[in-house]
Amino acid sequence: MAAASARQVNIAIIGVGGVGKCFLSQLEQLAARRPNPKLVLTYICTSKKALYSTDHVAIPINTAISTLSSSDQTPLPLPKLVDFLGTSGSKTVLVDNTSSQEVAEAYPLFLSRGISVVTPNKKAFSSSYKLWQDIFSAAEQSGAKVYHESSVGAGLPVISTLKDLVDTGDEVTKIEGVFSGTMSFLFNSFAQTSGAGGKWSAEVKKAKQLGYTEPDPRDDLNGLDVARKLTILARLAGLPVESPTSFPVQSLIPRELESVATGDEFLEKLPAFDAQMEETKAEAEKEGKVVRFVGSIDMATKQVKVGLEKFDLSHPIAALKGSDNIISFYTKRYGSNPLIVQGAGAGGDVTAMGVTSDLLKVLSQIA
Ligand SMILES: NC(=O)C1=CN([C@@H]2O[C@H](COP(=O)(O)OP(=O)(O)OC[C@H]3O[C@@H](n4cnc5c(N)ncnc54)[C@H](OP(=O)(O)O)[C@@H]3O)[C@@H](O)[C@H]2O)C=CC1
Ligand SMILES: N[C@@H](CC=O)C(=O)O
Ligand code: NA
Repeated sequence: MAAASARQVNIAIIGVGGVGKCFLSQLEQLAARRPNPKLVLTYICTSKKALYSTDHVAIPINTAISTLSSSDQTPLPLPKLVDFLGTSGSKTVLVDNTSSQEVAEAYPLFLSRGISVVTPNKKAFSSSYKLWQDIFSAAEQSGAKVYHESSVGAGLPVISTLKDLVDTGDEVTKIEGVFSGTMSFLFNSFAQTSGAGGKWSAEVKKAKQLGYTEPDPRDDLNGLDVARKLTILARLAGLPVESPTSFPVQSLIPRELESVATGDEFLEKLPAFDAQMEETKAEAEKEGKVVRFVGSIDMATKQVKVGLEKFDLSHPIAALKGSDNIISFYTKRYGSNPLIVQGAGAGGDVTAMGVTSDLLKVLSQIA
């Protein structure tokens, strides 16, 4: 076992895709900028490869990706990883940059062993309400920290804002807006306020190439990604929503493609259904409006919903650009003029920024 060090914090990273790569580069800058506490990368893995040593020797951050790609080590099963990290003798933070349900379900185990968690993964906080309770009670019991700012609105201060409103005693009455970077990008480019726009299926492919979509873009198009975000926000606001499928969610997956086997096959077949989305766009145009994919939580009626709505061209939601999210918090204190958070809601760098700032929050409390 390595010697305990009060000013050393070990970092373990699961997932080195679009977000994970950007996080690693931000971690490298952070470690260089702030020598205290010393940040030591002791474990990193994708779904197939891993890099670690039994005596927790530091993995150089700047070469971690190339070393990992030529490593012949395989990822530790999660309970073994908990043991490995829990016996290092140093405080440890797990950074989960996957969208894995299995990793998410292991958070209570990591937390109960004193390992803090920071993550953009929505699964843990938007699956069963029991998992949510298990996560926060494990953290409370062990004193380990858990932060997930990038699980809603990427790096935008959405979760921290909502927590501040609630913790200072304000009463949230309604939360509404555009919660998906992918959906925002798709509608902003496919149904522009000028009437112009590319083909729906081509825009979906672009959103994937830009790193906005979930690993499988169907998880965005079926509305579930937005439903997960609303589940998280509703729970934080005090509404114990059971799951992201316990309220109405509109899917944009053509019925004929509901059962295709893979995301790639789905993208291949999607162009044949472009006419369906053109029809939706034309219907809104007839009323002098544009169509956008939005969500809302009404605290009084306990209603949560996700789907398409039409907006006047002058509405702020119609005027969004790129992958921007816009989230309006209506509260007792703010009255009829909501507190609004707006900006890029997807993309590797902006998402990793939320993860890195969560890491800083954890470090300020544990190191
Ligand atoms: N992209 C964005 O703009 C945003 C993303 N997020 C969230 O960030 C997370 C990461 O997204 P993104 O980087 O785009 O996804 P990617 O698909 O680009 O990367 C996922 C990474 O996780 C690894 N991985 C998946 N499952 C496991 C597993 N069980 N064990 C170990 N490693 C695993 C993958 O490895 P392999 O390559 O071997 O499969 C890959 O390295 C997701 O939860 C997403 O919802 C949140 C906000 C915005
Ligand atoms: N796929 C998601 C990524 C961020 O949560 C989105 O498009 O918003
Ligand atoms: Na956020």
